[in-house]
This record gives sequence, C-alpha cells and structure tokens, in this order.
Amino acid sequence: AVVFLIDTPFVKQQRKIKGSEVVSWSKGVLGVAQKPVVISGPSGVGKGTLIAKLMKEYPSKFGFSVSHTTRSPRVKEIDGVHYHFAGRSKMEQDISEGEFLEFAHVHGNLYGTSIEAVESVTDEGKRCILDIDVQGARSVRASSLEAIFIFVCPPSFEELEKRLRARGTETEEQIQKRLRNARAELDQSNSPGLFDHLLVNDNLEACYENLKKLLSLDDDHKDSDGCFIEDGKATACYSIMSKTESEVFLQSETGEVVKAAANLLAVDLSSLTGGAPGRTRGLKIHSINSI
Ligand SMILES: Nc1ncnc2c1ncn2[C@@H]1O[C@H](COP(=O)(O)OP(=O)(O)OP(=O)(O)O)[C@@H](O)[C@H]1O
Ligand SMILES: Nc1nc2c(ncn2[C@@H]2O[C@H](COP(=O)(O)O)[C@@H](O)[C@H]2O)c(=O)[nH]1
Repeated sequence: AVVFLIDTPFVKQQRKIKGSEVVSWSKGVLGVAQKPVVISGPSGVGKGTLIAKLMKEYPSKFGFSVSHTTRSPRVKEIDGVHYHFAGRSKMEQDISEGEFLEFAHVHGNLYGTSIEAVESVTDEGKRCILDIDVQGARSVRASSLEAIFIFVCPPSFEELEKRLRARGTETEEQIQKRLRNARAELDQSNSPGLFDHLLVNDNLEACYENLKKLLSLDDDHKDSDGCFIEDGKATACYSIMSKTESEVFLQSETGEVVKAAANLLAVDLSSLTGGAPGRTRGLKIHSINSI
C-alpha cells in the first residue's frame, strides 16, 4: 500500500514513497499541488501577455499570484487583480513581520509576493504562477517553495525597446531605467542553478506553445477536472470514481502511461485535518491495485 503524508509548499516534510506524489485537498475536490511556476524576464518582454493567455486557456488549472507593489496603478489596472497597490511603510512593515515569500526593489519601486498570495491560489486547488523579477526568482529559489523557474528572453534588445515603447505605459525616464535594468537581468538569465528553462519570445504564438510544452499541457488535458499526480517525469491523471463519507476513490485515466503509479487509489478522508492545499496535514492515500 502507498501511504504518505501531505506536504505544504513551504514545509518540506513529505514522505516520498513510490516517486514524488503530492496530493492536496481543496473545497471537496481532490487535486495535486503541482509545482508553482516562476516566470521572470526583462520588463516588456511579454511575461504578462503569456501569463494572460495561459490563464485564459486554463482558468481552472492556473491561478496568478497577485503581488504587492508601491508603484502607482496604470490605467485599467485593478487593485487586487493585477497587483495589491500598497503604501511603502505598510508594505515594509508587513515584510518585516514575515508575511512575504520574497520582495525586491525593482525599477525604483518595491514589489513582493506575500505568502497569502501564493496560498490563496493553492487553496483553490490551482497551480500558482508568479511573475517576478530576477532578484525575486533568486529569493524564491533560496526559499523552501519548490517551483519551476522560467526566464523569458526577447529576440533582440531592439525588439524589447520597441515593445516597451509601444506599450505606452512608462515615461521616457522610466523606459530608460527599465532598459538599463534589462541588460543586468539578461546577464543573469544564465546564472548557474537559477533558471530551469529559457524561452525566447519572438513570435508570441510559438513562444506560448513552447511554454505549454514546458508545463506538459496538451489538448487532451485542457482544463480537465481530473487530478494529476506527478510521479517522477511522468504524470498520471486520475478522475474521481466514487465517494463515500470517509473515502474518495480515484481511477487512473492514463492507463499504461505511468508505469509506477497505481490504477486505483483510495483517499482516506478521516485522516484529513486541514482544509486546503498548503495547510492540509495527514491525508492518507492507499493504492488498491498497484501495477
Ligand atoms: N511576441 C511578441 N511580439 C510582439 N509584441 C509582443 C510580444 N509579446 C508581447 N508583446 C507586447 O509587448 C508589450 C509588453 O508585453 P508585457 O506587458 O506582457 O510585458 P511584461 O514582460 O509583462 O512587462 P513588465 O515586466 O513590465 O510587466 C505588450 O504591448 C505586448 O502586447
Ligand atoms: N521580485 C518581484 N518582482 C515583481 C513582483 N511583481 C512584479 N514584479 C516584477 O516587476 C517588474 C515590473 O513590473 P511592472 O508591472 O511594474 O511592469 C516585472 O519584471 C515584474 O516581473 C513581485 O512580487 N516580486
């Protein structure tokens, strides 16, 4: 039988039996706490555009980590949706009280990811996407949050400048500052052990398709309600077969694709002591018929 404890993204206490299965529970739906995705790259490269496409295509699979920032909102930016727009002193106080996973001074303003921002996504059973600068990526790398780190590069520096200007959201002075910082960020894209993948955003559609490949997204699994259980490099997809008061039975949808995974799993709900991924403790899972 496979029995293991549930981890939180922040505390590595998971007992790994038969691969690296991490299961989480949210609002009555069994899901898997897949690794958050950290997306970095210079300002204007198209990170936000790529993330918006991903969220639109997979609204129930991904959730955006809404950062805090001291910069002023742009036209059309909504507080609590694009950012939590914050006063500097309050944000600094919250940082000093340990409420932030990471923070950084970026282009003259303070930006940061609160622990709550990540947890509110995982609480919904979704995979968290963080759009943060390279300093932030470095801090997350050093934290206990296990994530996938992707750096988005422009096809050329000239094209980056063109995009920043065409966006029309910064003053000339701010554009110059962002371009100076872009050089430093691009230099760090090859820092050993920092980024797992580099993506060049030349043609938007091609880059988006490559991003989806990196995240193992394909049409067969488009926004499905199934549960994905990672086991090494393979991913098993489970659907809920039946439920009782005390147990949920999961049937593997992927058949022989995942050799090390079980066909049928039983989740023991009586062992559930938390209410959400990241906070759940002690959920027990038994394989009923191992392959
Ligand atoms: N592949 C592309 N080709 C041409 N234009 C693009 C491409 N990708 C994004 N853009 C455009 O470039 C501009 C900058 O994109 P976006 O705002 O997504 O960048 P960003 O990396 O999120 O920037 P920031 O870090 O400042 O938030 C936008 O106007 C967007 O429409
Ligand atoms: N370290 C962090 N960087 C962040 C965060 N949120 C956004 N960012 C990065 O800031 C720049 C500028 O963003 P803009 O919205 O002002 O154009 C961009 O590179 C973002 O990736 C964060 O929480 N932490």
